[in-house]
Amino acid sequence: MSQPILLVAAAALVDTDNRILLTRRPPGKDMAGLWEFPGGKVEPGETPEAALRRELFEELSIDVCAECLHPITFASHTYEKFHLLMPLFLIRQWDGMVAALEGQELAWVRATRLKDYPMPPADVPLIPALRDLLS
Ligand SMILES: Nc1nc2c([nH]c(=O)n2[C@@H]2O[C@H](COP(=O)(O)OP(=O)(O)OP(=O)(O)O)[C@@H](O)[C@H]2O)c(=O)[nH]1
Repeated sequence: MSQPILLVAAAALVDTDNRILLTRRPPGKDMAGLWEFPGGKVEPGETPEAALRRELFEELSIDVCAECLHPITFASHTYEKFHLLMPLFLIRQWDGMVAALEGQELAWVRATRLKDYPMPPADVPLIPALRDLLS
């Protein structure tokens, strides 16, 4: 059986101390309690870049310039109901202060500590790439 492809754009936001921002999936959602990269679904007619900039503004109150998104890797993972295709963009520059506008828990995590934060299965293969890039 083949599932529909779900396109989600995600960010590795990295601060000046080389820490990556993770957000925690809230109670009541699928995979509640797991830590993930901020981002969300790409809407019809949207590019992944535009979707990510929109989501980061809606979820975290930050403005990211178009040139500040650097694609680094992607997740491709079959879940029960869909196949997730998720480009991951490295972002080191943004305007505004990161704020949890949706009440989500946030954590700034060094690449070497990502393994201590339970993540969705799609995200686990992305960790070595981030470790290579950032540690
Ligand atoms: N943003 C984000 N989503 C991820 C990651 N890993 C991963 O498997 N996903 C999955 O990608 C899908 C898209 O998530 P989303 O944030 O737009 O949507 P959601 O499930 O919160 O539901 P919503 O429709 O209520 O916003 C979810 O099924 C989510 O579990 C990740 O690192 N970041």
